[in-house]
Amino acid sequence: MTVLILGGAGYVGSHATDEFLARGYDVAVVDNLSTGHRAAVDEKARFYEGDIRDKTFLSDVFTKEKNIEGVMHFCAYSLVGESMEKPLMYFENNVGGAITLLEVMNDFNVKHIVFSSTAATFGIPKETPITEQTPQNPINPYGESKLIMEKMMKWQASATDMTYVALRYFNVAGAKHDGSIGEAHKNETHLIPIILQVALGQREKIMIYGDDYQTEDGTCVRDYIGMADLIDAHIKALDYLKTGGQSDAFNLGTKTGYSNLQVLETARKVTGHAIPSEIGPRRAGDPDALVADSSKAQAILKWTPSEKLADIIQNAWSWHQKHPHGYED
Ligand SMILES: NC(=O)c1ccc[n+]([C@@H]2O[C@H](COP(=O)([O-])OP(=O)(O)OC[C@H]3O[C@@H](n4cnc5c(N)ncnc54)[C@H](O)[C@@H]3O)[C@@H](O)[C@H]2O)c1
Ligand SMILES: O=c1ccn([C@@H]2O[C@H](COP(=O)(O)OP(=O)(O)O[C@H]3O[C@H](CO)[C@@H](O)[C@H](O)[C@H]3O)[C@@H](O)[C@H]2O)c(=O)[nH]1
Repeated sequence: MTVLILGGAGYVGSHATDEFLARGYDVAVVDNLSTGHRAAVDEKARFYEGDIRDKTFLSDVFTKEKNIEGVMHFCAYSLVGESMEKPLMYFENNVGGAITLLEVMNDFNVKHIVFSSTAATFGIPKETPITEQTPQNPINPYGESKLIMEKMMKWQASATDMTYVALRYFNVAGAKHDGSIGEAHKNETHLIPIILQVALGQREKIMIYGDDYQTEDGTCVRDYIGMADLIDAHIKALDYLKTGGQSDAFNLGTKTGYSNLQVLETARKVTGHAIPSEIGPRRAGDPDALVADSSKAQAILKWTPSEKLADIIQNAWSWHQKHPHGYED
């Protein structure tokens, strides 16, 4: 049986492809390479270049891949700041892509989907740590697009025998332990890779966006989840659906928040570099603190995260040192 990985050339999708293959699954990947890299996809996976919004293309993939037992859906635009400037682009790709995908899954009678949702669906949370009962009120178009996707999955699951798991990742970071694949966004905006680019001498300094948030040191607090832990949750989620688990959503994090300054300090220790920094203005759309309570994933999916922030940064650092120009090397 085959796992179809949509967005498998991207940061998270390429690690999922690698790990599903390592665990003996047959894997096919679809990606339009808008933000992904062909070189990030393991050669053992069959690769289809194209856009999931293109129903003819996607139906063709489902026709060729006759034995799809589950879909892992990573395709999306996913930058909070960009979504504030280009909201329609986000709804068009994220929501539009999901509609086409659900239609094609229905046409081909494919029953299970695990998809990437996000902490950004919660907006400014009413409580911390955030549980699955915490109300979802996104404060940026990216989070809103993912909440719409969650709701579409729910209605589609209630109307058909399709089942889904929505995994709401908190901040993903790190790389495969051996540094062979990792994070290489074309215009990097994420905190940890930018900090490491400073350590590599590719940037002069890291600008920390705002120090007047309602947190201990005034900088935003995030909950960092390591790549190996994240992918393990996806494999467990697919197993859960395959063995009859009901559609559901799970928060994925470590229940530990780190401020932007604490992340910077940890990176200084891991890399041994001074990493110059400066405090700048706030970035639009950033909540003060996002920390996950993942007890539900631990209880139902039997998922327990083990990677600590220093390990996560160490893995990312190995990747960045080996591939200072990402997949261009
Ligand atoms: N990285 C994080 O911290 C984080 C946190 C929460 C949720 N997520 C979600 O996880 C998923 C993966 O994130 P990532 O960091 O790997 O992003 P990414 O941009 O590296 O990966 C997304 C992949 O999907 C592809 N893609 C996008 N739209 C497509 C389309 N219409 N058709 C075909 N391919 C398409 C891109 O080319 C890319 O390879 C996204 O859905 C994102 O919203 C990421
Ligand atoms: O140069 C930089 C880049 C980021 N930050 C700050 O670092 C924190 C983390 O930002 P970033 O790494 O860009 O991640 P988020 O904006 O928190 O979003 C990530 O994490 C979300 C879940 O919390 C996911 O939904 C998104 O897809 C993913 O990009 C925020 O306070 C940013 O303002 C800086 O201070 N300077």
